[in-house]
Amino acid sequence: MVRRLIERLRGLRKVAPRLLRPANVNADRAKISIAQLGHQFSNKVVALQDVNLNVRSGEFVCLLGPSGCGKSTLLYALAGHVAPTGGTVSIDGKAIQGPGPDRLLMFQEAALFPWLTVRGNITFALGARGVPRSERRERADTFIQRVRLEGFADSLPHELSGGMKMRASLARALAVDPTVLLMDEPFGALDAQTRVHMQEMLQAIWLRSGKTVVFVTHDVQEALMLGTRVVLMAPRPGRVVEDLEIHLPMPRSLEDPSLDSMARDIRHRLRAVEGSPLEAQRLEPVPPRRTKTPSSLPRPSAVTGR
Ligand SMILES: Nc1ncnc2c1ncn2[C@@H]1O[C@H](COP(=O)(O)OP(=O)(O)OP(=O)(O)O)[C@@H](O)[C@H]1O
Repeated sequence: MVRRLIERLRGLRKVAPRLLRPANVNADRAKISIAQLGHQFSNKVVALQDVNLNVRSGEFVCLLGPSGCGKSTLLYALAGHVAPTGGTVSIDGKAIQGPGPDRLLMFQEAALFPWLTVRGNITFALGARGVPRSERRERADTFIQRVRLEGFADSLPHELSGGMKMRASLARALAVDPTVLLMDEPFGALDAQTRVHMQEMLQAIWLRSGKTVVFVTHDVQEALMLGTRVVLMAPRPGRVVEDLEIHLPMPRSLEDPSLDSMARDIRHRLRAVEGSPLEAQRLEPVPPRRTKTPSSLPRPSAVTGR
């Protein structure tokens, strides 16, 4: 019995490297192409240094790393909210000049207008995107159904739980149909159980939609549950240290022992890069925390992408 268990554990350790393989995406084939990207804030903090990353259309890329490694800065550069001090970010071969309707940024907070119903929040965003009035309601209801909020279309945000608000926010994001969805720890403020439900829902929706997603997280399990790729970052200066493809079929389950084995492997890789066990400990699943949406970002951009 014990021997069988040891053999099984040994087997898992061998599985992990095969499930995680270095990504190699040619810039010519990329939907998103990030080349030699650098960003230094006015206080001289180098948030990003020489970041190179190519993302294919339809990939789900998770940016994973300890606090301060530049995950959010990279995401905001993609959104066009941060103008990098060096390098380029291109989408479909065109350099990003600022926010655009092809990209939509979602935060930890649902950012719904409190005086509008769930449907109202979605139709408002559709109006801001120029969708004809006659089409808005039907399109809103389609996405309300997709996030399983039927029966709550006429509810105001304060009548919804945290998970339901996030589902409404996701429905709004999908309804406006950006080609790239940028998500900054969207489930970070939710309790553990709701978070797992949201991960499962997002995965099911993503599998169906074919959207390109860049998703920031601190949580190794979350990255492995959702990503087709996981990009490991390290701080001081913020940089990419490994870019790995996750070869595990979807839909995935947190119960899958391969996922645990891969999570150990990822933590080991991060420890090796950082040289400090503390940094890897910080990558354990984090308890729910309050939103950290930068106050400098204009809130309507989360709604309209403009
Ligand atoms: N507006 C700013 N002005 C100055 N420094 C900043 C600013 N925003 C971020 N930084 C610094 O840049 C570095 C990268 O920050 P960033 O928020 O991108 O990291 P992160 O990996 O997303 O961290 P966390 O996981 O804690 O959100 C950090 O050292 C941070 O203190």
